[in-house]
Amino acid sequence: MTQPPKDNFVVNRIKAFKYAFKGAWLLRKEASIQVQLGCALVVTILGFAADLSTTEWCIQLLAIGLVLATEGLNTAIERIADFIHPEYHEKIGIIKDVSAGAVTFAAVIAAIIGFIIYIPKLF
Ligand SMILES: Nc1ncnc2c1ncn2[C@@H]1O[C@H](COP(=O)(O)OP(=O)(O)OP(=O)(O)O)[C@@H](O)[C@H]1O
Repeated sequence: MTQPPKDNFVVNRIKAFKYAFKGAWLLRKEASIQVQLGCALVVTILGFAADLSTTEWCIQLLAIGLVLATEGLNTAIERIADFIHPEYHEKIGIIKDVSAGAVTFAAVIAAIIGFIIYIPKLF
């Protein structure tokens, strides 16, 4: 299959941004992303209530970004797996489990960051 002619560098970068934002917009419909966005909203409200420092805000935002990014990549991997092999297959199961495991790493680290920031503020 022949590829369409390439646009110049700037046009390509603008198009890449457009596709990336379209992807981020599509992710809003994913149940797992909606849950993570809900958690992000809750900790953002908590952040205002606890009057976080600039550094604490930056770390909290990094944790939120890490979880959303890994959740987004996990969704993409699940979609690829379903596309290339819609039927049950042990290896597809392992691929999906490993991908979900990456989200678990990010979520556990984010939870630990949350404890480190908020527990001292409670006492
Ligand atoms: N085609 C398959 N073959 C084998 N096991 C599968 C297959 N599809 C899903 N699984 C198993 O079911 C688990 C859940 O898969 P699924 O695609 O429903 O992910 P999910 O995390 O529930 O997705 P979502 O984010 O859409 O809720 C996988 O981690 C895997 O163990």
